[in-house]
Amino acid sequence: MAQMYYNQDINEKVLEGKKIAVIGYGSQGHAHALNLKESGFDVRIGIRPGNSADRAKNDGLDVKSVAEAAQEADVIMVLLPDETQKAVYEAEIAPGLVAGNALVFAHGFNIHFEQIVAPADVDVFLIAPKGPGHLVRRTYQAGAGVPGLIAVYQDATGQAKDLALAYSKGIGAARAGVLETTFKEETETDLFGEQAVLCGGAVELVKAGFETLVEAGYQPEIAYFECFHELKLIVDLMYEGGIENMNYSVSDTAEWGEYVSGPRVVTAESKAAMKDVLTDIQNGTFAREWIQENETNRPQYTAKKQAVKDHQIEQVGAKLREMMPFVGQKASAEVVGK
Ligand SMILES: NC(=O)C1=CN([C@@H]2O[C@H](COP(=O)(O)OP(=O)(O)OC[C@H]3O[C@@H](n4cnc5c(N)ncnc54)[C@H](OP(=O)(O)O)[C@@H]3O)[C@@H](O)[C@H]2O)C=CC1
Ligand SMILES: CC[C@](O)(C(C)=O)C(=O)O
Ligand SMILES: [Mg+2]
Ligand SMILES: [Mg+2]
Repeated sequence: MAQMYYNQDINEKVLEGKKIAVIGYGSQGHAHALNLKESGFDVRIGIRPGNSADRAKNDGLDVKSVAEAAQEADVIMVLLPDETQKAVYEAEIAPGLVAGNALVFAHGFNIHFEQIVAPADVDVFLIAPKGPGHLVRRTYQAGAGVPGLIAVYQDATGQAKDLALAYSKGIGAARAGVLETTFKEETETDLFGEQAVLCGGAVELVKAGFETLVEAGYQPEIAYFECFHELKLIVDLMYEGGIENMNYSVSDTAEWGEYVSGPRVVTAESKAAMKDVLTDIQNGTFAREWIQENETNRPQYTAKKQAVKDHQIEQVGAKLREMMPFVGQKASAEVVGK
């Protein structure tokens, strides 16, 4: 088994007294900044004027321009969207870097795909929470945490790994478990997971199930409860105790259906498609196309986002959720602009 690091294995003193700049105050930024501050670290936010800056001020944080925060900090955590990091780094972060600083990421995209090349005399490492930022915050507040990965790309000071571990403890990741990886492994597995399983795979599975029932004449509300709402409840059981735990709670009829029909839906062809997705990530095709999509003002991204918004499952779901206020908090209400 891989070596896991937990709170008791980590000495956070190496990060004490260091000035940390969290650049960006979105999904990950707000969680890192608030968790680090509540863990006793010295945090400032680097952000452009706007909604995020206003939220950070309202949350009681020390808010500065990106250039100012990056310049005064020892540890600079870049929590901007991946597609804007290169431009902001070159214009506002790089000019303030000095030998011995740490340039830090939550995802390896820009370093691994060589969009950002840091000076040799700074540490470059990552702390990648394996969960959405809003859950990094909520679980920390609940006394728990979201697991994380650390990786060191450049160790100019000889302290990079210890700093990464201390930071991971500060955001609560080491309450759940932290393991060491490389920028290559983090970048490729993270992109694969979100595309094939967590976001791409799950959304397409849910939409296809919903559409199949509705096209067969069943009520959309029933299709929503069956293929969308209940998915969380089923996945919660898997999360809590594995597939066996979920199967213990569902009927034997459901479990038998899982064995005979699951492989009819997610087939050898689906797995071959997953391998194609992984190849495109590994050989840089996905990164190249995403960078190009941004350079041309996101035409496909915008059209596809609208298509999801217009899908019947979103309309039906919104109405049903209005009647279930207990369902939970909305990440988009916690951090506007996502
Ligand atoms: N979302 C997640 O849960 C996860 C994200 N990551 C990684 O974390 C990083 C951040 O992603 P995420 O939290 O999703 O990002 P978000 O889109 O949620 O937030 C981005 C933040 O950057 C600010 N910003 C955008 N452009 C600029 C700019 N030009 N100058 C200054 N500030 C700017 C935004 O402010 P404004 O309001 O002004 O637009 C916002 O505060 C990425 O590397 C991502 O891959 C890793 C693990 C999980
Ligand atoms: C699953 C999507 C993710 O990789 C994450 C929350 O971990 C992301 O990039 O947001
Ligand atoms: Mg991820
Ligand atoms: Mg990701």
